[in-house]
Amino acid sequence: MGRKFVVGGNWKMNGDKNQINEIVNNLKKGPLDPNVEVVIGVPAIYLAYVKSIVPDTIGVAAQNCWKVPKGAFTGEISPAMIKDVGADWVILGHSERRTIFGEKDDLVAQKVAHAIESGLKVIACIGETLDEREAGKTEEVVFRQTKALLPAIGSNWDKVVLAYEPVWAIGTGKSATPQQAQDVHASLRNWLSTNASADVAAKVRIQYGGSVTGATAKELAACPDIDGFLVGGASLKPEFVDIVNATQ
Ligand SMILES: O=C(CO)COP(=O)(O)O
Repeated sequence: MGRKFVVGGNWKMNGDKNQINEIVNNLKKGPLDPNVEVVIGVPAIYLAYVKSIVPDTIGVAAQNCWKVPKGAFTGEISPAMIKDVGADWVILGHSERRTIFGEKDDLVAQKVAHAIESGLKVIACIGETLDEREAGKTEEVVFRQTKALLPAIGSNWDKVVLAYEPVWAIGTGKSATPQQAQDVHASLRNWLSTNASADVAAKVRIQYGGSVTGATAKELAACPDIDGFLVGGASLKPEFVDIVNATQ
């Protein structure tokens, strides 16, 4: 269907300059499949440093941002600042932001709207908790989270990648099975065809995230509606190259 595979590395609050040098050297060594878009999500304080050492073929993302360009918001960074240091992407709505920092759907939507308006591309994260899955509410939750984003994204779907990250699979070593992930991706795409447009549904890339490793990536990547990964722990390790190359 012509959706370019896109693999993001979400370093979360990990890494120092030494480790970053190692990770970037490993990415440079690759070799990385040139047909895959690669984006690394780095701690804000290292955005400029990473930009200065990483090849331009690799995108750089912030892991969060605020919803206005500037002002009295101690500790926050704006999309304008992210762009100013040369990064093009931001990860928004990650489950750790939602659960630990209490970000609700409407705040995530406001951030997405402002990031897009400021010229950033967005990886927007959605996903259910274990309780929600066990209560049979996976689709309800994923659709609700996505619905909140619709007015924020408007006609800018080409600037957005969705990341389906079931919370129970994040950092647990317990990845969704390819079938579980494929099922949610397919029903989300179907929901988008009704609630956004058939064109959006056909074109939007949906990443899977949650305990993806070099060992599990190939089977997940073979699913028709999985268009890439958002990788946490393994993005700090050499096996990230294998995950990028999972469709080869
Ligand atoms: O949260 C994630 C990526 O955003 C996934 O983390 P892990 O790959 O460590 O499970």
